[in-house]
Amino acid sequence: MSTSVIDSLEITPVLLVSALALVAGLVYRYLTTYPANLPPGPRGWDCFKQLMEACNKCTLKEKMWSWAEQYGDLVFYYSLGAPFCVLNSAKVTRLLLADDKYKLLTADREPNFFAKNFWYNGKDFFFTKYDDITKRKRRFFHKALGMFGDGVLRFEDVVGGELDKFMAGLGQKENVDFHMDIDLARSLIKIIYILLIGENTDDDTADQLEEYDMATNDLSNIDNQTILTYLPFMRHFGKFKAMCDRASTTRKITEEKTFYHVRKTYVPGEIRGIVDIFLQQANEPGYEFLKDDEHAKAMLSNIFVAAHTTTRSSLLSSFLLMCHYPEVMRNIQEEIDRVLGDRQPRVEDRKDMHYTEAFILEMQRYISQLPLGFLRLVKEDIPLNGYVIPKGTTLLVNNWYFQRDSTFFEDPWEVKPERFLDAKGQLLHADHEARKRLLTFGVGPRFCPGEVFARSRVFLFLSRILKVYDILPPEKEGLPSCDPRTFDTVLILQPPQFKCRVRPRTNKTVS
Ligand code: HEM
Repeated sequence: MSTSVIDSLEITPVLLVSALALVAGLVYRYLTTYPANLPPGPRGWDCFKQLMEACNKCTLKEKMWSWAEQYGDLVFYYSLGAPFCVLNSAKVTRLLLADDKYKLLTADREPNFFAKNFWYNGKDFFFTKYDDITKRKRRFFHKALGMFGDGVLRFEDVVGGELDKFMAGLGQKENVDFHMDIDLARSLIKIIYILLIGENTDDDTADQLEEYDMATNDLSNIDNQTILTYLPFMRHFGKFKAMCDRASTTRKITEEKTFYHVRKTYVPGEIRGIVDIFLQQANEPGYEFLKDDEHAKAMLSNIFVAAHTTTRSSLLSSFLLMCHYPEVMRNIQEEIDRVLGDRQPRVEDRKDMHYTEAFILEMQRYISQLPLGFLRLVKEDIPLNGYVIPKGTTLLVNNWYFQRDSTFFEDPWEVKPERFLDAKGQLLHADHEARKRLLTFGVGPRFCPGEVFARSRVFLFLSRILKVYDILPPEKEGLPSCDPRTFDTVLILQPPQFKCRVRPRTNKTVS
């Protein structure tokens, strides 16, 4: 069967059944009494058609960009009868998600198609209401991360050990074109594996876990979820079937490696890693829900995906940017030489390495890894700016749009770490307007619990590698663009596969 026939098989049922569902959705909508003064946005058939076309082509974030320009800070629309509101400025996002007046009205999420079918119907801790169980999960995950993750000594020990191996691997590849992503992904996965399980693993297992992360990242992107949430039967057709089958097979392997394998050898009282903390915590009052294996399995999958795909994207994007912006690389290297001299970087060096930290902020602004991705649910009608956002509305945070607001960020499609430095070269304070406009890790009661872990890991990898090597474009083939508009649309944006070269530095400045 030709590709075009397969493609048309995917679109035809989508449009046909979607049209029926739209009619049902509209009837439902007119039978339901929503407040009259909704925020502006597209309505009716035109909205439906634009949305379905965008989701089918995976260009939802581009569509949201054009609606933001047309309608302003709040854009409200219905997707098959379900209400959505897109937040198009950091100010309105902070107000709704973090201000005392609203934050508990917008702290819920609910399982979408992906979470219902692959994360045990919301037993993870992303796609959940902000209820007592979620609060407990967040609390003990913070505690576990403190002991095994960003507890600084253990963290540096684990990351440092894997970095030694990674650097030795780079040493074998000096001055030749190679794909950085395979070795980097293995290294990052092994770090998470050690912290969770308490032992290291082999390359095959790391590759299998990476395959699960990539399958999840593909299936759970918002464009696919919009279609699958409202038209779940589509999972049996075309690309959706292939994505669901891949996620299902790889999940089985992941659960075996990260949960059943650990439980078999668990000895009460002996804590090897975060999974053992989960197993132990199940005996504490208030945590009985953890006796249901599905909670632990869903949370582990959640952590693996949240921790890996995001950091993989940050580091690969950073290396691609080094190839495109050699002057930024030289500035980071100059700082490394000046601050570190001959010693290796430590987490505490972050506070003295202002340019490197500014680069990491800028890379995250420029890539905007999780466009539209926070997903919150409105608990009660919220009156705002003369409008009402109705109860049951899903909020989408359009950081893809507002982190590139050209009225504030000059040349938003250029990488300029200086945006986050003051006149003396010091990192801008977290309260500075430029930083308040960045919402990389979310905001409010559901902000990312892995932020410190993520920032420290990116810092250590970047500074350790750039201390020794220049990262250069490949010699024998072209380098892809670093513009995130050219990246594939998955939940957490990843740069395309690319080759680069590492060359031992010759330009070290004396400390
Ligand atoms: C560059 C790296 C990362 C980025 C950009 C990122 C971004 C985010 C964002 C935007 C959210 C939603 C926040 C909100 O709704 O306000 C989130 C939630 C979450 N992240 Fe991260 N994250 C990163 C790394 C990590 C790491 C390393 C971990 C674990 C060690 C992690 C675990 C989680 C979890 C468990 C949630 C769900 C929290 C909840 O719903 O209550 N993330 N992350």
